[in-house]
This record gives sequence, C-alpha cells and structure tokens, in this order.
Amino acid sequence: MDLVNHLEGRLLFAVPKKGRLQQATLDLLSGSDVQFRRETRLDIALVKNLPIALIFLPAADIPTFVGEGRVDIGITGRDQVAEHDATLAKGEISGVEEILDLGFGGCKLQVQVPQKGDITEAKQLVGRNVVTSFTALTDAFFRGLEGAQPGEKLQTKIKYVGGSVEAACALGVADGIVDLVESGETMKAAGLKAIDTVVESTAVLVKSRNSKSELLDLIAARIRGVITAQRFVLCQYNIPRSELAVASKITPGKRAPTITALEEENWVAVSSMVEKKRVATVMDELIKVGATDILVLNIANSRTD
Ligand SMILES: Nc1ncnc2c1ncn2[C@@H]1O[C@H](COP(=O)(O)OP(=O)(O)OP(=O)(O)O)[C@@H](O)[C@H]1O
Ligand SMILES: O=P(O)(O)OC[C@H]1O[C@H](OP(=O)(O)OP(=O)(O)O)[C@H](O)[C@@H]1O
Repeated sequence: MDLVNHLEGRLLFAVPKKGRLQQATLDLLSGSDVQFRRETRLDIALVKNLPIALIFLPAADIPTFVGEGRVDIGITGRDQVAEHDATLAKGEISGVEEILDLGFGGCKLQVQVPQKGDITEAKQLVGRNVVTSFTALTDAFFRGLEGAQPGEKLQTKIKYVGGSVEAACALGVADGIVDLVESGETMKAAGLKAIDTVVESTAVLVKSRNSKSELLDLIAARIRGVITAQRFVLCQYNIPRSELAVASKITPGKRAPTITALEEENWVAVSSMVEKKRVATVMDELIKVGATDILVLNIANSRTD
C-alpha cells in the first residue's frame, strides 16, 4: 500500500524512529490507545482506531518537521527543540510549541573536557576546538562567553560530528566537546569531565504553532492522562477524625483528598493521589499521625486537571 496517499485528513504525529526516546514513546502511545502496526522498514504507520498517521523520524529532525508545519504534533527531546530554535534568525518566532513535559529522557547537554587536562572552566575553551552534534546551541553558548554579536565570527572553532562525540578529545580533534550526559558513564569511560551545562532536557510533546484541532487536543489529553498516571499512585488509609486535618496536609492530593465516613465512629477513610517518588516518606509520616490500613494502588490511567 502506498501510505503517502493515505495521509489526507489525518493528524500527522512524529515519533522517534530509534534511540533513547523511542520505547517510552511507544509505551505512551499504547497507554493512550493509539493502535497501529508498523510494517518493516516503513516510516509511516496509519493508526487503526483514530484518523492519525505516525511518522517515524530521527529525534533531531522532529522539530524541523513540526516547526515547518509538515507534521502537526511530535515527541522529541527539549534539547532538540532548543537546537532547532537556536538556528532561527533574530526575531523569528519558532514554529514549535511545547505542550507537555513527558518526564522521561532526562539528560543534560554539557561542556566536557579531558579529566587530566588543565581546563576547568568553559571560557578556557574560547579560541580552541569544540566538537558537538548541537552546533547552534554551542555557537550561542560560546557567543555568550565571548561577548560576540550575532553575525560576528567566533574565535572558538565549533565542528559538527553526528555521533560518538566523546571520541573527539582522545583523537585530538577537539579540546572540548558539548554532548549529552545522563548517568555520566559514557563521559567517564572517555576520560572526560563536565565543566558547564548548556541546557537540561526531558522528552516533550510539541505541536506545530498553527496546528489546531479537536483531535490534537484529544490526543494531548490522553497523553497527559497517561503521564499523570505514571507519576502518581493512589494512597488510601483510615484515620481518626481528630487527626484528619494533619493527615490531609501530608496527602493534600491534586485538588483535595477524598474523605469517606467509616462504619466505626470517629474514623474516616482517606483517598488521595501522591507522587510516586514521595510515597514512602508520606507513608512514614501517616503512620506517625495514627493512620492505619495504608494501601498504595497503581493508577492505570487518569484524566485530571
Ligand atoms: N543518555 C541519555 N539519557 C536520556 N536521554 C537521552 C540520552 N541521550 C539522549 N537522550 C535524549 O534522546 C534524544 C535522542 O538521542 P539519541 O542518542 O537516542 O538519538 P538518535 O536518534 O538515536 O541519534 P543518534 O544516531 O545521534 O544517537 C536526545 O535528543 C535526548 O533528548
Ligand atoms: O551519561 P550516559 O548515561 O552515559 O549517556 C550519555 C550518552 O548517551 C547518548 O548517546 P547514545 O548512547 O544514545 O548513543 P550515540 O552516541 O550514538 O548518540 C549521548 O550522546 C551520550 O553519548
């Protein structure tokens, strides 16, 4: 089937075709009941249960397609959006609008130099060779350090490489690099250390500035629901009514905790959304104020404000 001829009338949704953001993105789509089957080697997949076509693209190219309005919505890293926006002319408005921070794919774009060398600050790299896949952000960063005006030639020599950026210092191509760091394992293995941060990034849902439709809002609401469900758990417990005020401060919920009367006099049951990463501390605090029968339940999906 010639899929390109079946795109008419469909919302075009760009997703990473490989790499660090792909699996979490596919999980999000599945949690949002976006059903599709991708044929081997095809970069377009028609969604079976909604008028949407998924376009599989490198994460780095997604802001360009979204920014030019070629696709309506996409998932990529905030670093990639920042790199795209850094290529715009002064005063030019980006065509890419962030709708939602997705929380996964956390990393930092950092200036790195050999651990053993004498460079400890990014400004010591001014006038030297810097290698990166993020040339526009790196240019803007060193422009700031050099105090150079837009259009003025930089003293720092910035060179593009597409991957394995960490090898550049060891091979003598660079005095420093600007590349992504998450755990720091790759940087350490290459004998490098971070001396500055250019941007911090997580995966984001973005839309094309001029794209507007009910379907776009619907898909964004579904994704927001899945993300919220992943971030929160439902915490339920029983507590003497006399301690309810203090317990409610521990579990205020997203809007307010749900309180239900218990058959036992002077006791109530409380149910409240709690951020997953805080839940152990919250349970410790609840025990201290007299809560009993504390249960923590996963949330499969959600729609909240
Ligand atoms: N180590 C990491 N941890 C978390 N997120 C990362 C990491 N590396 C990259 N990312 C995020 O994933 C995005 C895509 O990077 P990734 O290296 O997976 O790209 P790719 O499309 O496979 O390209 P490449 O071929 O250059 O590796 C980055 O822009 C960043 O937002
Ligand atoms: O701090 P860490 O957890 O070690 O992660 C950082 C590495 O991850 C990314 O590369 P990736 O492994 O995706 O491959 P790439 O070099 O081909 O981009 C990034 O470019 C770093 O090399």
